[in-house]
Amino acid sequence: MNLKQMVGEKAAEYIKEGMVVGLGTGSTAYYMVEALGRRVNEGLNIIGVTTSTRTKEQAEGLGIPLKSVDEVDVIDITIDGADEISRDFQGIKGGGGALLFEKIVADYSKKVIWIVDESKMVDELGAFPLPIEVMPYGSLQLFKIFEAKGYQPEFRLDEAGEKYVTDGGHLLIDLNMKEIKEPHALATWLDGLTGVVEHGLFLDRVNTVIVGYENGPVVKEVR
Ligand SMILES: O=C[C@H](O)[C@H](O)[C@H](O)COP(=O)(O)O
Repeated sequence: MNLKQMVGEKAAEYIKEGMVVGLGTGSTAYYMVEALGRRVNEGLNIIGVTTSTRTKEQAEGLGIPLKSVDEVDVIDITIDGADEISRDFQGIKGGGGALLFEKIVADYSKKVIWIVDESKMVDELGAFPLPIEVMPYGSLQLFKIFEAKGYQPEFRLDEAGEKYVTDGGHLLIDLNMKEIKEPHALATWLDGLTGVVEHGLFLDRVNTVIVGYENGPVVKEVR
């Protein structure tokens, strides 16, 4: 079994009868959704809240009942992947382009679980390019601001070589920062830039991290 499948299936065990469940996006969350689909077909009653068109299509295909984030009172648990997790359990997400909906769903969740293989655990954030979701209008001005800061920005492109458009209708600029020494200060600065819709720094947001190692999953309770 590959490590992503291992943690995806482990995380699905946290889902209990009657829960509203946030369903993350990406190649690791994929396995959690598959495992959940099997349990639903065996009779488990849950409601899923998806974080992307991709996950919505997968969940619908598996027969998982879905509602939008605005149709539920609260989400009991959200299970999602991550691109990098630092020693102090801060994260970068959005490698798959779903950061905005993922952050919205996480913010209305009582408990957030991240599932990763061991390669995602790092000393400090920043080797993975930090995704910034921006309004198309004014995006070149933001690009120039990032360039002037030395953050080596790149517009995310799709398979056709066109600028990648998110589920929310925005563009993505990836910042190649190499290292992020002060993630909270960076997040505050990004939050204040007009035209930035969201960024991939997920700080102080995760409750439990499940890391896949060759000899088994390790559960880390964070907060
Ligand atoms: O936008 C995508 C999400 O933030 C994913 O959770 C993240 O990119 C990790 O994806 P994967 O499990 O495919 O590495």
